[in-house]
Amino acid sequence: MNARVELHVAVGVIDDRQGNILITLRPNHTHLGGLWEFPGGKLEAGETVPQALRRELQEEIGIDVQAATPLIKVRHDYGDRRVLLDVWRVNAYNGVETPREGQAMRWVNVRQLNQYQFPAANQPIIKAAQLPVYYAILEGRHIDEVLANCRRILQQGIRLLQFRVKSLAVELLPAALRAVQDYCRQYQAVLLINADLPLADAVADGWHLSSRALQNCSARPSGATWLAASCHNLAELRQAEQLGVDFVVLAPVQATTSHPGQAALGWAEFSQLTDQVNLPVYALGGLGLADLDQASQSGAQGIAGISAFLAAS
Ligand SMILES: Nc1nc2c([nH]c(=O)n2[C@@H]2O[C@H](COP(=O)(O)OP(=O)(O)OP(=O)(O)O)[C@@H](O)[C@H]2O)c(=O)[nH]1
Ligand SMILES: [Mg+2]
Repeated sequence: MNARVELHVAVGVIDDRQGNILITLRPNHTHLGGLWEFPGGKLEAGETVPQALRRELQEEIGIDVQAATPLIKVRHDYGDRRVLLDVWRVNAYNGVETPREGQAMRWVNVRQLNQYQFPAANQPIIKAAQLPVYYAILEGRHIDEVLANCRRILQQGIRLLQFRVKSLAVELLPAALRAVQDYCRQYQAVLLINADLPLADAVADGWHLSSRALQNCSARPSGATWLAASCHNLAELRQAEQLGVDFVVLAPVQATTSHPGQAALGWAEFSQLTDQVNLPVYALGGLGLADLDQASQSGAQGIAGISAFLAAS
């Protein structure tokens, strides 16, 4: 096989809406045999990705895909072949999943996917499968405002937050963090702490690096379950990828009042940048919940925002 030709592969992350994902075992005689995978296969000539996905999932597990949305694209060079994994989340299907090629098949809780051995290219796919579509950045000028914002975010069903609160007085930070962590625990939400805040000793679900912190970071900090970073251009995206960051936000997609000096990327540029890294990327800057479809079609994991999730409910 010509190693220079990139194989375009349609891959399905099928979930049962209760937090479980369908995985199958690659037969021993195949490329990467003996490893677990998400069902899918190579595009045939003239096929679109949704067409290939539908055909492959019919052939391999006997289901008829009714609705799917783009999740992430991953490029990987295995040495003997290069692949472009075009991964879609399957939101609805007909039929009963049946391993049609004699392969082992399992429903696995999304948080336990890390316990299975997947091909090297699959790490970003697993992250993308575990991450939600919204990432809320928590701000507030005083504790009451921070907590009110936090409640509003959680009550809307958002389960991934960043404790950023740069406008709060430094001495109030530990108390604000404790209160926010209590709320997040009640709602089983994941809370990352912005690493610029003087809270280095805090116990956190993860850390979020500002673009400056990202530049100054030479190795992934140990012990962080989730590590995220803020990016504005390709160099920063590449740095995040190299550092082993789990996901990033890329901004500003639209012009914002909070960062008036920064030129907006627009969706075309956002998409073109996102396409060049194997990372889940949240779109940030001047966006609202209703932009999710556009974001998803532009290669995003979803939408991040400060005020996006604070609209009156
Ligand atoms: N389906 C699938 N393929 C993956 C994943 N991860 C990964 O690296 N690949 C690679 O993508 C390539 C194509 O996938 P495939 O072998 O399923 O293709 P296919 O169903 O058309 O198989 P066939 O050649 O037997 O007809 C393989 O080199 C495979 O190793 C994954 O999670 N799912
Ligand atoms: Mg296959």
